Amino acid sequence: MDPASPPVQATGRIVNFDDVALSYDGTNPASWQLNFELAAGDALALIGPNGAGKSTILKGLLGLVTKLSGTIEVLGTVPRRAAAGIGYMPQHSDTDPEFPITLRQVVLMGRFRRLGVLRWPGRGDRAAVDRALERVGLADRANVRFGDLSGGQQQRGLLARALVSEPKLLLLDEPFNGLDTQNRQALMRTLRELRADGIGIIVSTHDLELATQVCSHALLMNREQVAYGKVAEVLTSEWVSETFGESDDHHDTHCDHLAHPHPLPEESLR
Ligand SMILES: Nc1ncnc2c1ncn2[C@@H]1O[C@H](COP(=O)(O)OP(=O)(O)OP(=O)(O)O)[C@@H](O)[C@H]1O
Repeated sequence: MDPASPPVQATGRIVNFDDVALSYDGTNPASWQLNFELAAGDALALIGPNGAGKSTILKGLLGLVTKLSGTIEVLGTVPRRAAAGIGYMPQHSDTDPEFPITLRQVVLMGRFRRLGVLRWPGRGDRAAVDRALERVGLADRANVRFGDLSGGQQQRGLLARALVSEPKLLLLDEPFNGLDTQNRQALMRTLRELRADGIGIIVSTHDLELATQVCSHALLMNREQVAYGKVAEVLTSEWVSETFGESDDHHDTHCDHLAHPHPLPEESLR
């Protein structure tokens, strides 16, 4: 068993990509030869240089780009039908920092798909917001204006928004962007707890620490898939070099976490 796997019985495959190519314009592939799967409670890191196609895979899971070939299955169906079971945290906040909206209201937006446009949020929705804020450690900031929160708190708020619909699959696009050490640690802790609850996670990242500390699997890519498998098997300096094709300096930086992957003891996931 991999060192970061959670103490839950995986309940089966929730994502499957079979020889998939994805496109923005319906003709030219943005990324291709994608073959991977994800089980409940597992976490997959998508790793590659800028423009490698990591965000494109997340958009493929959300049904926002064209599938040129292959098969995508998400939560037992096609991407667009699975949207209600997916929580998505985008790379950049889509909330105007000047807009007078509280953290609580931002998180509540994550319930709109369930609520529809006409229903007023009820007690159940408010309780779900409280649980999501509790989970990311921001319960005491609920009524603060979103724009007045620190960058790290805003990121955690967006994670709460992704979680408030109680998804089975969580998609995170570069969640470490701009985070200090304390917020990074808090985010990694939360993601491990989510895995332990059986939520599947797919995270786009440049950060090998996030991959080795949180994820069970990794997919290395540079437009086309380079390698996919368990973290310990795939995050080798050879595969990372092949993916990034970079200078020795960069290689050393990337491989810091490969030389000392610090796998987490099983009990720390409980
Ligand atoms: N909206 C778009 N329309 C057309 N092409 C796009 C669009 N977004 C991305 N692309 C192209 O698709 C390819 C993959 O981009 P993608 O954003 O998925 O990479 P990424 O690995 O997420 O990069 P980064 O780490 O910089 O976020 C790139 O060639 C990019 O230019």
